[in-house]
Amino acid sequence: MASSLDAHLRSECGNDPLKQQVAETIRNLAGAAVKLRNKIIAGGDGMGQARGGTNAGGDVQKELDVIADRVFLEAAEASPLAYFGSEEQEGAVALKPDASLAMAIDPLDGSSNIETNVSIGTIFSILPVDEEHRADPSRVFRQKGSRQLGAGFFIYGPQLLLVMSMGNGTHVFIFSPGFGGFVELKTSIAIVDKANEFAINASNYRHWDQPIRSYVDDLLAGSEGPRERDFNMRWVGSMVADCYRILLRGGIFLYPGDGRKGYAKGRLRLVYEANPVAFCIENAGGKATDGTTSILDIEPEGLHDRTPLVFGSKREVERVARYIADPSALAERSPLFGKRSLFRA
Ligand SMILES: O=P(O)(O)OC[C@H]1O[C@](O)(COP(=O)(O)O)[C@@H](O)[C@@H]1O
Ligand SMILES: [Mg+2]
Ligand SMILES: [Mg+2]
Repeated sequence: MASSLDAHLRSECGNDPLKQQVAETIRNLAGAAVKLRNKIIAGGDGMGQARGGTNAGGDVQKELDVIADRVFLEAAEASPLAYFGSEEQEGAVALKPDASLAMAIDPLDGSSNIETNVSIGTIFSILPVDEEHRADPSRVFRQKGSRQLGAGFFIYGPQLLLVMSMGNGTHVFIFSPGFGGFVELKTSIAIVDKANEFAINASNYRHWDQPIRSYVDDLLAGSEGPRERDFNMRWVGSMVADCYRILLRGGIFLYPGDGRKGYAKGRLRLVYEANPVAFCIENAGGKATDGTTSILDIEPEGLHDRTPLVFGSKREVERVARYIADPSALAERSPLFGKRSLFRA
């Protein structure tokens, strides 16, 4: 019998009291995810419908965004958390004043997919709360992603999965209705280094900067281009699902900044989307950047900051950085390809 989430969390914590609090929070989140999954399965026509409002990032709020926010806020209230920062709420919510942890959350990732019955998810990031944060709570969610104590995401798909890391490998758990909880599916995932698939919303091609266009052009040229091999493309529209696929079989995900109004830093949010995904990816041996800088090294200015995001197989993510950092090499690129080793597969 595979080991349970509970047993895994106990083994990760040892006698470390802070880790035990992180584990308790993850346990509560897992309970909330099962609750939300049951609501999703029960359905009802209204879940994908707009509620007539927008969230702090300006996205139209769907019914299920708000239900998910409520379900996870309840779980947060039962956890050792001092603050709760959500995509669906303007400011951080103060919880237990003396608690040592804070959590940032995207309660429902992939909102545009709700009514189409495509996988959606919940993404969470658990951070420490120090004395400096109690003195100035506005700084709680301005901590770098490298300070995360635990992070992960749930996928509500054909299976209910939890992908999570407490800094010691990235592990996957599946909800087993028979067992009545989550059991281990994969332990210490290692992302393969060679990418064969890429994920990007190519409808934005005309809005991208030249380095991103050139990178994607070279992927599309396949065996007839400088990479001298073919690549497959996937874009689910729910980052959690794209991320899980990359954890399993490698590849690269890009949501770069682009020329559309409000998209200079892309669409994804640093604190509750990019940071937790980067934490899981890097703990699985992959890499996550904003194109050049490690996501986990970026100091957020606020809870809802956006960031360009590139993550996946390490070598491929590093290759994107070379396209961005060396535009002169791009200008010199031979139309016959292959003259510059920089861009070869
Ligand atoms: O519709 P686009 O521009 O392709 O964006 C899709 C991306 O936006 C997201 O849906 C953003 O998350 P939310 O649904 O939480 O706003 C990602 O899951 C996904 O990768
Ligand atoms: Mg999201
Ligand atoms: Mg969301």
